[in-house]
Amino acid sequence: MSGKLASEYPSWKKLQQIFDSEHSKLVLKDLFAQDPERFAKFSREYSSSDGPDVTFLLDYSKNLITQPVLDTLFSLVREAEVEKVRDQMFAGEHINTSEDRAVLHVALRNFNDFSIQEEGVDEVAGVLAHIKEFTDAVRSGEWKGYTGKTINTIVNIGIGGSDLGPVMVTEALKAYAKRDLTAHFVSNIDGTHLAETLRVSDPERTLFIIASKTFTTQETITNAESARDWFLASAKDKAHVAKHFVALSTNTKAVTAFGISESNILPFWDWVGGRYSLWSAIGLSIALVIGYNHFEELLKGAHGVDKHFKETPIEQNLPVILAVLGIWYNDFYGAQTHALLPYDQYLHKFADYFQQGDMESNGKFITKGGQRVDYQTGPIIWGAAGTNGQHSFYQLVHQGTKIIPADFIAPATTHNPISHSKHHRILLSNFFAQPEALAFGKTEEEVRKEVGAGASEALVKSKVFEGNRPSNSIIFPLLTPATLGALIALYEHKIFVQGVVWGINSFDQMGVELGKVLAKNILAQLEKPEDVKGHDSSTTGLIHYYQKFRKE
Ligand SMILES: O=P(O)(O)OC[C@H]1O[C@@H](O)[C@H](O)[C@@H](O)[C@@H]1O
Repeated sequence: MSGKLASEYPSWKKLQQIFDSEHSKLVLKDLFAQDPERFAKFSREYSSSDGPDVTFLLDYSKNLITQPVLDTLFSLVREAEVEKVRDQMFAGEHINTSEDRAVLHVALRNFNDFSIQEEGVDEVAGVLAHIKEFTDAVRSGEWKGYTGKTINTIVNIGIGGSDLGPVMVTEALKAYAKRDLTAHFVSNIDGTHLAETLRVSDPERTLFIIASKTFTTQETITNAESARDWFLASAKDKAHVAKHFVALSTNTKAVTAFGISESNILPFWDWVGGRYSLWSAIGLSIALVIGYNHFEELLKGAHGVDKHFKETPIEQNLPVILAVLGIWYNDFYGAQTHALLPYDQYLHKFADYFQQGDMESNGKFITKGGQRVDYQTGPIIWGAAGTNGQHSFYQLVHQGTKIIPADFIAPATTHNPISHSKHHRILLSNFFAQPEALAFGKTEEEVRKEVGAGASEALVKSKVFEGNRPSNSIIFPLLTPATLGALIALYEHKIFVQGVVWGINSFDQMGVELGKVLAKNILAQLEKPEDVKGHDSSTTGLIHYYQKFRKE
């Protein structure tokens, strides 16, 4: 049952036994040598069943698994009733128990396929139509600023889920972007972020998109107020705000109080989690940059994976496969992190995006039933675009003392085939080589042959790659909007499956609250040393030190 401790499931205990007795025998070199069919057995191609064409290959053969390990992991998924909870999610049941909310990002990209009963679901199509109408008007130049000029700059002001998705996707789909429309994303409360953006923006031609589910987030509201002040310093008349400010929010009341008219609000619903919201009105900046039709393709690509996730048996279900492999390393091998390594410059924000997606979802020590877990939950997600990482942190991935499961992700072809795709071939050669090097390494014997007889023992040892480091590889024909949608949905559902197995609520984020409350209290004490009260000596000392330099 969901909410139970994962360690209580019989399969968890069995996995521990298998790990204890077998893991020293799980050597990739041997596993591949023993079974010429290993790649065929442990790789799967996904093809969308309808909607835009999406295909990708997931190769998970370079993992420290055998069929019995995988079968036991699948049994764990069954014991945790992942399929039941999945169906509850798709049915609109309130699986976000702490907040008593449905979890329905799948409803935002549904296109009438699944029948979902929840308030607001029937409004999704209307909001999409509004996004289309608005983006068409801005992109065509029909929407004019207060002096009659067209919009050439959009500034999305939002943070967390109201920022990272739009940032990641607009970067990833730059090949589809309208090049004469510049998009900026301001998230940080640090005034530098807004100031540097405004410095290159023209108030007559800039559209501000205030993106905040709650419309109470301190960073976003403060940035929005300062942006409005900057705008009014030129426009003077408050009536002009209507041409330059739109809001994406579930909190209509707070938006109108801010001074944005109701007609400029694109709403969404409490069943859209912030980190799952790029598919909602929060995606407006994406639609503005790549055009509504491409935005819809992104949604449809995700919907295809939703169908796959909902309808495919566990053993062939790609999000489930990724999830159980992660559990194997996280909970039995003691891996602390998981690296996302896209070999595509356009995907350079992919890991940043899933830092929130995964870590805010599954970074929890209390089960839905209120028990403290006695195992590890969500991993630390990190990564960077290849090949840059190879010249910085890969040293540790190859020869460090930690096990770092990694996903290598790449498009077979590029939007930028410069020099007859020479760059892309070099990029892909690295995409193929790195997982190979990680898995198979280089033995002492091989090193000795290479360095010759005179080399010191220390030098020989330092050149050995132990190998046996696991990875997945995902390859697809081209990074299209639909393919990106599918990839994001793949990881969203992976996170879902892991959360259900671990018995936690992947859809609240109580852990971000304490710091906010303390900061509010401290903000009121920053002026004078005598105001600083109620803290430990370290915090007091730091604030006092700051106060020596404080300026208005
Ligand atoms: O969209 P909002 O309400 O401004 O919230 C932004 C972010 O605020 C953070 O506090 C939450 O941890 C995130 O989940 C959320 O995405």
